[in-house]
Amino acid sequence: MSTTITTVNPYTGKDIKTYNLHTKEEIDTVLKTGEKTFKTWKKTAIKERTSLLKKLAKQLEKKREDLSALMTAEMGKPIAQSRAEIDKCIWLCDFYAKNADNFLSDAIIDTEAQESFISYDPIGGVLAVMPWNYPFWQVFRFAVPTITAGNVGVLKHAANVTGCALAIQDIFEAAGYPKGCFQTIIADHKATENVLESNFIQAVSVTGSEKAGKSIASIAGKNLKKSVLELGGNNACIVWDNADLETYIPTMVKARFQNTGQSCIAAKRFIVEENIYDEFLEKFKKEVESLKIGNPEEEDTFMASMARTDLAEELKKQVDESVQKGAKILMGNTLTNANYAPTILTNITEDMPVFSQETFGPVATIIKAKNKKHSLELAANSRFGLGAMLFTEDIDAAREAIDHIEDGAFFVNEMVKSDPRLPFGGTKASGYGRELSKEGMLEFVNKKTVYIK
Ligand SMILES: O=CCCC(=O)O
Repeated sequence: MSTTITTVNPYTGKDIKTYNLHTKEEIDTVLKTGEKTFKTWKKTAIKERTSLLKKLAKQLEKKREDLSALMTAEMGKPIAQSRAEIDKCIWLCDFYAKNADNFLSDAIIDTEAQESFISYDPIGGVLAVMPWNYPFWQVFRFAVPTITAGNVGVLKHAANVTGCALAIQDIFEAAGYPKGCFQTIIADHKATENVLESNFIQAVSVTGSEKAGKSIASIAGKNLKKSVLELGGNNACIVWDNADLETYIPTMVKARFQNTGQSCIAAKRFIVEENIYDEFLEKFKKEVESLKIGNPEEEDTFMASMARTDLAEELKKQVDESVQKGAKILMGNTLTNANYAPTILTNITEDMPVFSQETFGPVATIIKAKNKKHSLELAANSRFGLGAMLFTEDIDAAREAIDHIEDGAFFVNEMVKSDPRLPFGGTKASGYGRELSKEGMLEFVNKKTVYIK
């Protein structure tokens, strides 16, 4: 088995850098350092923890260009979107710097006791297993609330963004966090499993595939450790006949194609009422054709290569199998190395892979719904439950649809997006638990009941 990882620029196909996997001794040192740091960090005043968040934001600001370029090189994200990702991390730091004190304050509960309240205590080491598609954002949204709550974090990142993983540890240290508050391990599956089983690690946060989530959650469960899972999605984008297409088609296209379609919360199934289907298709295709595709280092590139050639091949396979079952290609489905062309598919039926499975790349499936009721039924016909969006000018009817949505999020006239102020997470095969907001911050704390008679 290889003991090194070589990162590769997916756009150029050139190797970037080779890293050694951490040895068992190095990982033991990480665990010991984390354990030692936790003893003092958990007692550090919340004001000090939030002031470090401000310094963390400053570090991100200072290194914005280098970090964005690193992300673009390692996983092919268009540079403007890489910068936006760093900016979102800064927003996250600011949000918790302002609100963490309040979120973590004791919650008084009236009982017959002299005093009764909930105290939110840190639990110790929390492992994060993170994916490559938002290499900074997904790690920050785990680390910032979790560490600010008094825990310490250990990151096992996706191999293809190892440079980003190490850069994040450097940023925490440069901001002045005690060594051991945030550490990165470069590890394979077995070593990661051993970390999760160690006494020091109390819980795990996973963002990734359903397969990864199941495997890690079962190890956590066997060891009685909590897990939060943010897994795949197959979000419906419902378009009713009273939608304002002129205004919202660009939002819908962005919802599918930004980050080259590699997002769990991307709009994947466009479910359109049949009386506006042709008009929708024409406008949607025109907008997709206007996207600037090419070199991710160029300022105005909107879509570039996918993050790895094998992922692009896997996506093409899902499309080809769907075509065999009768799907029609309106545009795209061509592949050169990791470059997969933006693809629009019609004539979709529910037995096709592009309807029933997550398509993690630039493929939009356009599905005809007989009416509004049928559109909601089609949207709910998914094993996944990360989010759904509805475009309509009838807001009262949209409110009535809320109860029909079984997902973790429902956005009306907006793409599903994560926001530090709002809880983020899914239902069904999309996982459980929440990130972000107060809800996310309280996932990895001991909600201790205190009762003084
Ligand atoms: O890939 C899933 C999450 C992306 C996001 O938080 O915007």
